[in-house]
Amino acid sequence: MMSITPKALTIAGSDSGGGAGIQADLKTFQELGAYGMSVITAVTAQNTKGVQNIHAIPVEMVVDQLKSIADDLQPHALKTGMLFSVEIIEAVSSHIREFHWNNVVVDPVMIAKGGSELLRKDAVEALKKYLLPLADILTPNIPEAEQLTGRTIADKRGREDAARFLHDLGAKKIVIKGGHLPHESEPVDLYYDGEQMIEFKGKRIETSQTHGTGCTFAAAITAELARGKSPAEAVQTAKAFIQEAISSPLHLGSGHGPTNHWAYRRNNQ
Ligand SMILES: Nc1ncnc2c1ncn2[C@@H]1O[C@H](COP(=O)(O)OP(=O)(O)OP(=O)(O)O)[C@@H](O)[C@H]1O
Ligand SMILES: Cc1ncc(CO)c(N)n1
Repeated sequence: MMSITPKALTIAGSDSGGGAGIQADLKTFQELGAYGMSVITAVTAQNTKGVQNIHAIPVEMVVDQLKSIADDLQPHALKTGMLFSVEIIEAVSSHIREFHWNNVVVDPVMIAKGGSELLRKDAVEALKKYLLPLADILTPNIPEAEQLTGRTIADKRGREDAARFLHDLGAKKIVIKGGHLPHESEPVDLYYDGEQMIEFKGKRIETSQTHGTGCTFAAAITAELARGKSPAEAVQTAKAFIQEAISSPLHLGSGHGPTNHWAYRRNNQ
């Protein structure tokens, strides 16, 4: 019998430097055995030093890419990353709904490591209103969770309250990533499915080579969902994948270097 090839879709921005965005997502899909597809929402001129320029793709072209995929290649799971504007968020959300796509991972990308705006400030409300209720798994980092909830998160309790708040807004499952709490020696990613809270702990690596960690983590979850894994299993594998990717840096570029997308498969074959 012919086995089914898992198909994973990323709806995100292009990072010319290859460490984040579409490029990180496709590399991660490939490493985890999913066939990767992409809908590009914006092109960034970017490297490890920062974002030099952003060009948003016209919304009609974003919609045409979505339709091309829906017409021929239904994804088993998808993730959203950099969506940039209200118009793109509205178009992406309405088409995900129209096509009845599920296993939707929403990475609410807002600001790049160097401080560049990857989501316009006026688009945060649209993200909350249109996209968040479609999220099977929402993966904010701490500053993104603070923006979405309007609350400051300083500790475990703050993280748990934020997870509950985001669940009330409609996200079915939430992972609040702990990379941005540098005082924690074990970066904890808190998973909440509306009933139980699970802490996924890693070992903090002292490094500047963390460009694209969030994209890679969400892409790994998406690939695992496409392969039929449960959300909690998918998050567990994604945590192992990103831990290994951060642990074996490639030392490329002079700024925040990319993670190593090969490391997980090399170490787990
Ligand atoms: N220094 C580190 N050592 C170990 N794990 C880390 C480190 N930094 C981040 N992580 C892990 O990487 C994953 C991504 O978390 P992070 O908070 O960095 O996402 P992000 O801020 O969205 O990334 P990005 O900068 O790409 O947007 C999480 O699982 C987090 O725990
Ligand atoms: C295109 C793109 N998406 C996401 C991020 C966040 O890491 C980035 N730096 N660039």
